[in-house]
Amino acid sequence: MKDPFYKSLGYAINGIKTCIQKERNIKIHLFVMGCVIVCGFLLKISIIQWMICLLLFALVIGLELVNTAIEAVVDLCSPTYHPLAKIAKDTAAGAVLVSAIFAAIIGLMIFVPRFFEIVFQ
Ligand SMILES: Nc1ncnc2c1ncn2[C@@H]1O[C@H](COP(=O)(O)OP(=O)(O)OP(=O)(O)O)[C@@H](O)[C@H]1O
Repeated sequence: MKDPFYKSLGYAINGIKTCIQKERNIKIHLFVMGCVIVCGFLLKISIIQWMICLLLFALVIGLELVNTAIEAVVDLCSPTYHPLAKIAKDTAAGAVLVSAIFAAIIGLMIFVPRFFEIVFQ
């Protein structure tokens, strides 16, 4: 029989906790997210800009979780070197990198003009 909803939720939360404990990169993402939230309040960004930031947090952190899952499956299936394991790990890491680069660019597009708007108003 399928687990009740609260148990599935518990497994998912456990996965997030494990990733935070195990992976350095997600700690960096969470730190950056905290900085963005503080800047968002200081610079009083609009509701649409908050929504864009929240979507980007979800995208980058979600992909980091998927990357960790892929790493675990690869380590399980291919503990020794294999070119396909390398492709799986490198492309999963690449997905996180692409999302983080675009999130940083969008973040700058939101925060830099807002900063100058406040400074020179
Ligand atoms: N079984 C394997 N076969 C081939 N290449 C591998 C294998 N395991 C790791 N690699 C290579 O080593 C790199 C680092 O792998 P590792 O498992 O250490 O990931 P990681 O550096 O811990 O990733 P992250 O920093 O995101 O946690 C991979 O991106 C891949 O290029």
